[in-house]
Amino acid sequence: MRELDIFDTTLRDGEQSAGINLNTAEKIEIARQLERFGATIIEAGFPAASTGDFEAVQRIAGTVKNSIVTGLARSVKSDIDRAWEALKGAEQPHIHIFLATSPIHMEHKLLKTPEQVVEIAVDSVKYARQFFPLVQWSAEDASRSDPEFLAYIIQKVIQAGATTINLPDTVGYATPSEYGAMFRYMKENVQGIEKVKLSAHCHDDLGMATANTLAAIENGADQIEGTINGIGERAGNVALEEIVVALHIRKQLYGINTSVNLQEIKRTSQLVSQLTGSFIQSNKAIVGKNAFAHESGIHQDGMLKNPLTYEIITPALIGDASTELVLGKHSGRHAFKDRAIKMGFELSDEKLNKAFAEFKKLADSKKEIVQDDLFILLTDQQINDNHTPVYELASVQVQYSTQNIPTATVSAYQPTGELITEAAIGAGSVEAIFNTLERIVKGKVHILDYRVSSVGKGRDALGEAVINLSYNGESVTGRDVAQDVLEASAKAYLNAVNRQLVKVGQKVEVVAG
Ligand SMILES: CC(=O)SCCNC(=O)CCNC(=O)[C@H](O)C(C)(C)COP(=O)(O)OP(=O)(O)OC[C@H]1O[C@@H](n2cnc3c(N)ncnc32)[C@H](O)[C@@H]1OP(=O)(O)O
Ligand SMILES: CC(C)C(=O)C(=O)O
Repeated sequence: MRELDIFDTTLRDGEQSAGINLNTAEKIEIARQLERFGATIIEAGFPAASTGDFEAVQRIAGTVKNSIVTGLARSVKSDIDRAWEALKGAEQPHIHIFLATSPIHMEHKLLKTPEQVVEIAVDSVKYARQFFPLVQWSAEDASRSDPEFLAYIIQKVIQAGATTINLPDTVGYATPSEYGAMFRYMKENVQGIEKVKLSAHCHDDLGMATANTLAAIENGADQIEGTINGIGERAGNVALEEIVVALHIRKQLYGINTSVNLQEIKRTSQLVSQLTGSFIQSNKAIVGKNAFAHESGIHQDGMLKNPLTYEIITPALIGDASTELVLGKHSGRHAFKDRAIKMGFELSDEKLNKAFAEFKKLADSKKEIVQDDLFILLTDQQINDNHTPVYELASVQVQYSTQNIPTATVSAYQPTGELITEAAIGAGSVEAIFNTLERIVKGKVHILDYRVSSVGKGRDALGEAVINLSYNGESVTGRDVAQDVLEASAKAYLNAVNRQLVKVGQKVEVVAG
């Protein structure tokens, strides 16, 4: 069996998705889950990009022990220095340096000749190797680069000390046969290639990221890069869950092992979706709501006679127990704590008590509490480590009839602790709530995107609202859940505003500290 390294870039390329903006606590939570998932390498961010990214990479490097933690850097000394500052405390410091090699990127973006690009690449790898034992070098836009030039520059960076070479299909342009051929060509034409790991990094612009990644594996890739749920720049990156399940189901064909624990897939996917606020389309392979739903008569007949007729993967394989009834309104603290521990949460007594109180509230209004409900509730407590004063919803009331203008009355605690009540009208109930909240938060708010969906199944399923808004010119996403979608919407709105306040608060703390 061949071993394949899994490089997760949910927190770097994944966070480059439009509308996604994670805070440090959320990134740490996702990194811990990626460690449980079994990622070989976690790309925690781009330390030189911002203070927030730097802090997140540094804290993840100090937290995660069973996966290698890396950070991205341009081929610039100051980026490499910043990455070293963030990563020097990691168990195995690893840096990921990139530089574009395609004619269009070299000429029109970097404004450099190919000779200059070779020199910059070699210098940056040599410089990084003074600090980092593990240096990955990526030829950005490799799939649109001249193969001979690519082979030449790769040979040079290997001589300079790179330990992994990554060949990204940056704009999702390659077809599987072309992408596979590029790996074969480098294996056959680059001296010293056997000394390094060869990595694939595919984007999904033409919907070919999974096929391309598998083609790279077929042609000798030692590592593949991707994100959970396939989030990422533009149409996203390859979805790691698709690759690892394909390799598992087609083990006979591929003969490949990875360190991934398939049982953690569902939970990882759910956590990333919840914290990033990015919905998973219902027909998404492996983790979509309908991925295991058999609807039509002929399929159901086949399933009843022998599930293998239509089922190649079972929900159990990926740790999906979302329909299991776990706890009810008569459950006590011990059972709740026991379940939280079994679900992998490590909460302080204070947070556990808060989660238990929320659980009791929910159990009063909801017949069945399913694993998905508990997961959301416990995650909310787990990531809540902010010390910046924020807004808190006290109550929301809406008057709606088909004949009158909807009116909302909302009470909320200000960051100062003062309770304030406002009312406003709107074209619909949600707009009335948002207009009222705009008065409460006293800032310029523009709603950029707003979605509601249900969590779990059944008519009493929780409602989840995700809102992307700009608050005083900064775009930020908030989400929250409640039994009622109007309450969830109000809470999601305040969650977005609060996230912006926390971000500013954190910046002030970092500058002051
Ligand atoms: C394919 C990818 O996913 S690459 C990763 C993309 N991720 C990001 O961009 C993360 C967020 N980015 C940022 O925060 C900012 O772009 C920063 C902090 C990195 C840089 O910001 P700024 O200094 O303001 O530069 P700006 O982003 O406008 O332009 C990029 C500059 O880097 C240069 N550059 C781009 N790639 C590289 C590279 N790999 N190595 C060296 N220089 C590079 C560009 O040519 C440009 O240089 P110029 O200013 O001399 O024209
Ligand atoms: C930085 C590189 C690896 C990248 O994200 C890309 O080329 O898509």
